Amino acid sequence: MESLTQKVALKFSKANFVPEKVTNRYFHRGNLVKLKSPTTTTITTITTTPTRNTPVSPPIFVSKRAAVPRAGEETELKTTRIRDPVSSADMASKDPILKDDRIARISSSIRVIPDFPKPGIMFQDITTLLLDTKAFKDTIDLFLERYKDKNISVVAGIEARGFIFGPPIALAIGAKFVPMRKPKKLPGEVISEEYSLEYGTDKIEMHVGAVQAGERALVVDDLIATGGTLAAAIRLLERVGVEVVECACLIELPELKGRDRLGDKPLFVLVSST
Ligand SMILES: O=P(O)(O)OC[C@H]1O[C@H](OP(=O)(O)OP(=O)(O)O)[C@H](O)[C@@H]1O
Ligand SMILES: Nc1ncnc2[nH]cnc12
Repeated sequence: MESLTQKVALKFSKANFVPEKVTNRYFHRGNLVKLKSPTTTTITTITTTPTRNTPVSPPIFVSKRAAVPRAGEETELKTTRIRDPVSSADMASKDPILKDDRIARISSSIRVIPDFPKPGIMFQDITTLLLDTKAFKDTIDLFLERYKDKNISVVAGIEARGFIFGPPIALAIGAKFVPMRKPKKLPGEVISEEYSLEYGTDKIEMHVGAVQAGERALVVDDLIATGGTLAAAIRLLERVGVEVVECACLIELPELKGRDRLGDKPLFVLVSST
């Protein structure tokens, strides 16, 4: 564990001025991974959702977890609107910005477990969100509000937790669901896409024939960390001629800059967790 040096930087939350710890470690499929460039930035603003070449509506919400908890403590969440609301009642019923109570509930229903699965990891546990029927429904509804009229025919869900959020979205928008799985899990013929980790590589796979060239896809996962998994999913779909419209995640860990790895592909997230 000593070789995985934990770079710690003090930073101040704009919301509460409580010093927080920032770590350059995260985990990938149960393993600790050390980032090449440690995160030492002082963050005083809330991260936004996509800004580049977004074919659909502009950024909606972000939420920020307030403080890194000590063992056994729950995390507090701060939710911030990043655009001023409009006043008309009609807009209020349509504009999700005015429904940010949903985001606050979603944020606070995600449990953060320190030191799981390894010391130093702040695990974002979405199983507690699934226990809260309103938060779970609100999560799906927010995605549906964004994707229902976007002519998407494929929802590609990434194993494992993209299999929880992807299918209800696919069913509701009338798209097929395509699982993107870890190696050697799919029984039929597959195409694979490898992606690099600091030490070694990883891979995701998709069944040959699951999608056709020219289809429009949404890629869904629970969380983006370094962005390696989503970037590989995008490449896999584009290799067979599918147009990836956007990636959608419940949670982003912005300090890991995974968004940068997606190039110009838009990313939509509900909760930003630091
Ligand atoms: O942005 P990245 O750095 O690529 O990491 C994000 C991926 O990591 C987590 O899954 P994990 O690999 O832990 O597998 P699991 O869902 O089977 O637990 C998460 O659900 C994403 O799929
Ligand atoms: N901190 C985290 N919590 C949950 N899933 C993750 N995948 C990568 N980092 C994660």
